[in-house]
Amino acid sequence: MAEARRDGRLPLTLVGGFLGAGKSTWLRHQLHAGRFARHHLLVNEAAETPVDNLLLGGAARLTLLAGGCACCEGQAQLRAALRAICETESGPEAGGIEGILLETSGLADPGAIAAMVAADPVLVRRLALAETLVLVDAAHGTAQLAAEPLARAQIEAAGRLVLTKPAAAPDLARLAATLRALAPEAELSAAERGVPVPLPAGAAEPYPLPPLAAAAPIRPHRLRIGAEGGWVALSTWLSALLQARGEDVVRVKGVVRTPAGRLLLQSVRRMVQPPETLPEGADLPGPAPPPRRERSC
Ligand SMILES: Nc1nc2c(ncn2[C@@H]2O[C@H](COP(=O)(O)OP(=O)(O)OP(=O)(O)O)[C@@H](O)[C@H]2O)c(=O)[nH]1
Repeated sequence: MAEARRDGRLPLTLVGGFLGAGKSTWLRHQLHAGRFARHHLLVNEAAETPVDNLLLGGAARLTLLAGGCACCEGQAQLRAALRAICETESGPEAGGIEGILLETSGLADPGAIAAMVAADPVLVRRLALAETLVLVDAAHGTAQLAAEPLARAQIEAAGRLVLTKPAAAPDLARLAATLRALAPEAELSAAERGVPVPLPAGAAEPYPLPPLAAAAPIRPHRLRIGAEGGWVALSTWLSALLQARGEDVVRVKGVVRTPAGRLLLQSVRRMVQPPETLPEGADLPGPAPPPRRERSC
């Protein structure tokens, strides 16, 4: 875990991983366990309607960077946020935090973010990269590694890899061996919703990975749900959509108001999470967004 540096620079921890890998879930567990309690959390979501901020209520200081991936089009916003935190930390309020933790969007290459910090004349003097942690969804990781250049870039940038959803892996030992082959220097472990679990013992054959071709861009879309359709209609439509086009719908994440309260809806490919009731009172996600334009990293 990140520790304050003797050279006076603030430790910066990057938490990355593909869409739906389990970054927020892992982080929620860490906060619940009292880790990163004195960190400033930066949460980046490529989508314009943020949700992760609702899940990370345990953070003492949280800044949301929504509507652009921080490794590319949202980089200026990230740079400004990091500089602002560094500015605060060099003024009269210095010492308020022990470090900064950035949860990247699932479309981000943490290597590009680390390179941005290293190349920035201000940030490089104020921040020290403490760790690049990349979460890998054990249920979908093998398919992502075969098809997505970004998934491989994320793993190659990692100093530490955590396999999430280990029970859902088709063959956890082979996926672990594949990660070790791709990132031999990275520490590798597994966790179920943030709780460490052992990796299978013994050697396994890495999956053969095909040469990468350019992947189809992944684009966020916002779905506006009117009150008239109702919760039952929405869940029926979503189930049918994922059944029919689950390979094309990489990730669904959103909040809907239902007679049972505010529900967080989530799916990763065809894996649908039972809805989670969100406490009332917390801010609803984001203001109405500006007109949307398509994007990808
Ligand atoms: N069984 C299981 N499910 C998990 C685990 N980690 C995350 N999930 C589920 O996977 C889905 C995605 O988890 P998130 O933590 O939101 O993933 P994320 O990486 O923050 O997602 P994005 O920010 O959209 O990229 C949710 O439905 C989680 O409940 C895990 O270790 N085990």
